[in-house]
Amino acid sequence: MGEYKPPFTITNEILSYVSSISEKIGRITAIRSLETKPHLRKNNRIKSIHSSLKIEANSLSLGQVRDVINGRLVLGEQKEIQEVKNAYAAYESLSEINPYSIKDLKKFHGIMTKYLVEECGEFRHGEEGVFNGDECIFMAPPAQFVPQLMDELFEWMKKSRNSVHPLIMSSVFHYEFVFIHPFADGNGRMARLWHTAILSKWKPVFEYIPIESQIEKFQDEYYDAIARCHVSGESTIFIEFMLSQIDRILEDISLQMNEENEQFSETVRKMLEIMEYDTPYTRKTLMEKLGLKSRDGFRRNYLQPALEMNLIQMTLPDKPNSRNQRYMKV
Ligand SMILES: Nc1ncnc2c1ncn2[C@@H]1O[C@H](COP(=O)(O)OP(=O)(O)OP(=O)(O)O)[C@@H](O)[C@H]1O
Repeated sequence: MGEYKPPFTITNEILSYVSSISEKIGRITAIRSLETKPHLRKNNRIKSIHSSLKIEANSLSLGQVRDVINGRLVLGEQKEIQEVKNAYAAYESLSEINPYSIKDLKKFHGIMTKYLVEECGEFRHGEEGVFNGDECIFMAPPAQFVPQLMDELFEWMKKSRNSVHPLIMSSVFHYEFVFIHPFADGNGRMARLWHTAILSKWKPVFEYIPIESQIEKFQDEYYDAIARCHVSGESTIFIEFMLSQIDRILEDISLQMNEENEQFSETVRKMLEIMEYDTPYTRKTLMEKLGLKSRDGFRRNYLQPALEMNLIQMTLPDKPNSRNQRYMKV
């Protein structure tokens, strides 16, 4: 087997993103907020899953994805519900992934596409393309070449793990992987999961940074960056695109954490302390438990900020003033 080296160029833009991202990661890790805030971690994980599936046309809303994950009954297509369960199972085991192992890649494809794909957990045996409506915009390499192409890609990763920065390696992998399109289905989801897995091995905080949501927000640009790399024959444009998006999301997360640190008032903290997870509370019960008399004060200082920060959610979000309204810790 030859020494395969995926083609890409390290540009000044890439270098400056690597430095900016490393600096932001340092700041986020120093605050340790993500570690101490399970709600933020869980919210971000739910966002990752929701976005990654939305890119593949899963129509469930963020709230429905949250409900499926919390074991609540959701009315929706069985296939879409199963996709959420599978993605959650995969993301929950993220820290166990060895991103340099093809065996693990297949195992996690098995988890990601359980009950949904015939060739679940194995490379495709048929030809695959990427379609925009009826139009085939990309034809993947013939199935007979997939095992060798994947071996070469993983060999390169293993060999370069100490010389290529993980921020660059994860993007190169992502592009090369979608180019090979090794599975009959689930390639996009697996590429994004593996990207996060490679980055998490470098800095564990990446487990809870929803890069997938950023991709979903800029999905056209994501597809465009991949297509432009096919034309240029190397992944440089895709690396630049991914790093710019990671830099942006880290900026947002830093702001979000600073805001939370400032705004996370004593009142909200007290209310969260008396609430159990997965238990619906009426406004009256919460006020009693907190020894409060004023409904307005409770709404202004406790309920509103906690809802805005997504720390609690309504059981009837479409009817905020319903008599049957309950609040649950997220
Ligand atoms: N021009 C392209 N060439 C190769 N891959 C592409 C291209 N545009 C997008 N992709 C990648 O392919 C993924 C979609 O591939 P496809 O429509 O074949 O779905 P899939 O492989 O069945 O799996 P999934 O549904 O999880 O994406 C996108 O999410 C993206 O990662």
